[in-house]
Amino acid sequence: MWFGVVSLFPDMFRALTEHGVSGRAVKQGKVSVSCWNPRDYAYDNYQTVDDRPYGGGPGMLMKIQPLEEAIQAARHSADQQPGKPAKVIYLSPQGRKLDQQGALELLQEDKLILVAGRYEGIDERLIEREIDEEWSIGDFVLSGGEMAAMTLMDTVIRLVPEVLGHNQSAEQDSFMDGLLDCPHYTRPEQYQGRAVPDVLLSGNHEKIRRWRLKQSLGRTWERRPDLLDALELNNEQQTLLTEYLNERET
Ligand SMILES: NC(=O)c1ccc(NCc2cccc(O)c2)nc1
Repeated sequence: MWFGVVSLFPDMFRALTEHGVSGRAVKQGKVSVSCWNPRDYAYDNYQTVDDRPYGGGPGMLMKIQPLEEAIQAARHSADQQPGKPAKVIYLSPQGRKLDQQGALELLQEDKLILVAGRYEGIDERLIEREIDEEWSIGDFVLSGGEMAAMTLMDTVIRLVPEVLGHNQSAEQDSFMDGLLDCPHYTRPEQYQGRAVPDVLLSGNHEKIRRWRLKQSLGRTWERRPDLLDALELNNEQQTLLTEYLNERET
């Protein structure tokens, strides 16, 4: 998968390209990340990349011309890559809320260009002209779109086939089945006087699968009932949730 990034702080993306699962995916060539900096397209002596807002008010906006040229340079590079035309995404609190389902949809794209805003954002006419979709990682304001862009990229990259590999497949992730994750345990068996649930030591993989599913259902019911409302539970899930809730009362 090909990612183009438009940002005043391209170095921030090293957090994604030089570390962990995403870093390995880039190193192995399964994912590519290229950056374009609007400052490289600011031709005045001060390399101005911000501009004052019409109508007054606090803060600045990103200057149109350097940003527009950086986006167009990213598009031009994307056009050299095989696959469907790039989808240009702007990260902002005004965008579509990102969730696991949205990440799966974005995974279907061959090329994504992510525009990270700074200051108070960008001119609406540039959004209308250059941006295909606005996305948000949550209802809060960050000082820039870079961390939102990296969040979106990471959640998509880990879904790219063969990035996680079979031993950590993304399907087992919580949210992949619309539920919260079950509790996890590792050595030692007794930790600070607390034991690992016996079922996990039993080696009975069917019992373990059912226990984990029951825990996910129970946790989701307790912590995020809204997620349950969006699900049609099958018979097994309904039975396990009922068991969990009955055990809870004891
Ligand atoms: N929730 C998000 O995805 C998100 C994205 C960006 C961002 N900061 C840059 C910015 C960009 C545009 C308008 C604006 O007000 C702030 N903050 C939060």
